[in-house]
Amino acid sequence: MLSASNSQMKEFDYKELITATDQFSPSQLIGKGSHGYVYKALLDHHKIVAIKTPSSLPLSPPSSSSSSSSSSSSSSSSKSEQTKKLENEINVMSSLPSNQHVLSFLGHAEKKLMVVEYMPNGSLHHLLHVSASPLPTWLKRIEVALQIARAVHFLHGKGVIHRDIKSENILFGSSWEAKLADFGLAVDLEEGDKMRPAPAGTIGYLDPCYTSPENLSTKTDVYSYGVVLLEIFSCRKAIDVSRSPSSIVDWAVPLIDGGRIVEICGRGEGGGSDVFRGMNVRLLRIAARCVSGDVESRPCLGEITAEIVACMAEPLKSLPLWMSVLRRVVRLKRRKKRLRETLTWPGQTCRVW
Ligand SMILES: Nc1ncnc2c1ncn2[C@@H]1O[C@H](COP(=O)(O)OP(=O)(O)OP(=O)(O)O)[C@@H](O)[C@H]1O
Repeated sequence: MLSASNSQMKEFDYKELITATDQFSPSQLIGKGSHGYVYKALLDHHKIVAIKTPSSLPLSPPSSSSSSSSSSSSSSSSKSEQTKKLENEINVMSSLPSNQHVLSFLGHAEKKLMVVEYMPNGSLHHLLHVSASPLPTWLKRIEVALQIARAVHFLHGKGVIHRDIKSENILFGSSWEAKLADFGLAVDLEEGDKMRPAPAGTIGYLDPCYTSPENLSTKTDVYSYGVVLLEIFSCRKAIDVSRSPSSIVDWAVPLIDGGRIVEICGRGEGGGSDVFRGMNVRLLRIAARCVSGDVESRPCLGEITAEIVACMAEPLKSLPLWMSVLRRVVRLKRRKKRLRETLTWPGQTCRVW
């Protein structure tokens, strides 16, 4: 069970955060989700942070009467879904110890505003599907897959199920390190006394076997993680209605089963390259197991993490081959140079191919 263990967490003054976002100025708005807005803010004149608010945001601190009445059963039942989601996010994040692959929680103001680290390089979804800049290298993409696998492994170790793993919730920091964000739907599985919530998540990433509250397990996240893996490999969206089949899972799994890896990874450094082929086959097989309809056969995050680490070492195995090619090229160049020196004398040039 989670305990209040985030030692870096701070309770902020509501007014201070309003000032830091320039009264929630539209110019400071950096993201909109279905449940709230995210603003860029400057704290103490030097620290850039992100502040998440429900969309039904009060521009002044909630009055003491309203905050005391919010604990009464009648008003808590009338709380908007957005406020509840943010409150849940604050509760879960404030209870988790910090982890390098999870967005850092910095604090909150009256559980109505949440302060987290600012991620300046956008989301994985933007990078794969929106951005005009070139795609990250193959190895960088695998590294992102590993970082997120580690984040989810960490959460599962703490008894937390994220329930909303998707490329939009994977954000990049200043050094392009990937972190898992958006804990609005997260559930602490070990809180036995609490009723489990109704199934929720994002279409395209939501485990089709998660049909009732009791079905929730770590394998629910494994399914969504598998969809993200397929997305990373193919650069195809989880759901793309302009294609048939529209679901990435329905499209990719038969191709993986049929060994048609190039059709998923493309011909570039992905599927076409000998160096990466063995690694891709293994990783795509893992992705296919993650999205399996047989929940029991899905791997756990520990196994996934270990497999990705092993796969990343795979290209190194073919290094001796590369080295010998390199050595031959160097030897050839030297021989050419010697030949040139033998065939030329001062003032004359000779071309040697
Ligand atoms: N810490 C951050 N730094 C920079 N941008 C962020 C940060 N947190 C969120 N964003 C941006 O704001 C968007 C919305 O944030 P978030 O996903 O947390 O909201 P949400 O309402 O919970 O979303 P959802 O629709 O998935 O429920 C993100 O997709 C991202 O682009």
